[in-house]
Amino acid sequence: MNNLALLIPALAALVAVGSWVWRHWHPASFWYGAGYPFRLALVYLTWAHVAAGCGLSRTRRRWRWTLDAVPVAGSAARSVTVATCKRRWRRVDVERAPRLGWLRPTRLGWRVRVRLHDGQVPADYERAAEGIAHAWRVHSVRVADVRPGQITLWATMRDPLTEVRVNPDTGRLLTVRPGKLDNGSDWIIDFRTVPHWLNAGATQSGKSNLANAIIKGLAPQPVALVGFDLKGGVEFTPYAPRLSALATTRPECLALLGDLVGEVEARMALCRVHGVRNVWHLPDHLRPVPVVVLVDEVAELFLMADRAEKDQVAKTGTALLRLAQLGRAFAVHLVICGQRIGSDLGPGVTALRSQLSGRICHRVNDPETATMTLGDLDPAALDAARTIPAQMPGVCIVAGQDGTWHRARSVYVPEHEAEHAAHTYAHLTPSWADLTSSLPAVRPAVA
Ligand SMILES: Nc1ncnc2c1ncn2[C@@H]1O[C@H](COP(=O)(O)OP(=O)(O)OP(=O)(O)O)[C@@H](O)[C@H]1O
Repeated sequence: MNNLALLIPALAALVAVGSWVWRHWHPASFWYGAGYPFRLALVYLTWAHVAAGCGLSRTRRRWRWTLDAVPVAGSAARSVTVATCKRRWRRVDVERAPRLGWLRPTRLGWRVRVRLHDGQVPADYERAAEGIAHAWRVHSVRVADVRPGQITLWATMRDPLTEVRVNPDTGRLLTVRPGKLDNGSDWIIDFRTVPHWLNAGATQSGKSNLANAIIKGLAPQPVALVGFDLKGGVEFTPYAPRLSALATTRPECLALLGDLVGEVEARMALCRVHGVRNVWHLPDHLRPVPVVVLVDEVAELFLMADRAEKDQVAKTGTALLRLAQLGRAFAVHLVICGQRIGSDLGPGVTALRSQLSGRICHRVNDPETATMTLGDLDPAALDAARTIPAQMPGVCIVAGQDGTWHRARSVYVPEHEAEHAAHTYAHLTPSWADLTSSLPAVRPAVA
């Protein structure tokens, strides 16, 4: 007996130490070998309670073998009505949880299909997601992969955005990896799929860091980078060696926008001559270099000190809008950064915003900016944008043109790293003069 009393705690201690060592030595195998089976059992065993607690169960009439009621004795008996039914087989109301599919492990948690009850919609599960996350003791639960009558719940045990380590360079043309998504996979920006991006957020929310990551990712690629920086050039001047053109004053901006629109029109003419719809269908030797245009603090482009600037601002807006409308097919892409891009900036801004199909919303100061940036996306995305904490700069909500959204975080790319990349790949910078004179000139009347 004494030996047994010693043996059990000793064995428990051994298992605890062994698990701790295993977990620290090889977390992945610990998760698949021990953590996941434990969670699997827990989720299935508690699902009925969790679903009922989160309001996802439905009452159904079912045949059940009911037990006799327990007689109540003493003073309580006076106030309690005791049902004196006999044990028998009869129809009673029972709570039915939605049916769970197979719990599939992921690197950071699991995903599981749920069959919706009649009358339920995915939004019911989005509302319940926080409650389910608390019940499952995980960092977050997201509704993903909606199909008729089914959804997938994606549970993440810890926030993968606490520490982000990726290399922005993907080695694929016009594709960068600026950070991580909340499901643990890489966040990929592919300009050929989503040609133009809006990068919005309050001051110190991480917009410039994301621009640095994009520059670092694009610098080794055969693309031309162009900068617009009306904050006196302080943001983009350090990357000048890798920029084919940089405009830092309003007249420079107008001239450069004129060149860009001219370049797009020249590419358009080239495609017309060769009977193709976009530059990607041209033969390799004729295909022009893709251009990625980065605009820092877009509001500066639209601000006017006096009436004399009104005309310039209108021309700037028109040129940007034309680039956004036509650029996609002709490999001219926009990344527009700013604290907000609303109709208050001037006419044409709303039209410009609607052309920017990729949306990135960092921490914002007011709910309107989140709505403005993300549009009429899922309300859960807007809530997620509003709750980005200030102590996690770089965290953002990313929405592509297919309506899906993710919480993401850019990898930390300090200025000196982006600057180093700009110097290292300076030899890949096409000169602006060569770039714009390589095609037949069709200059527009923008400037
Ligand atoms: N992904 C990130 N990981 C860690 N720190 C970050 C990240 N992104 C930004 N930061 C930190 O947050 C600070 C603000 O970032 P950043 O300058 O990019 O913000 P911003 O939105 O461009 O601000 P502003 O509008 O004032 O220029 C930086 O000093 C940087 O150190």
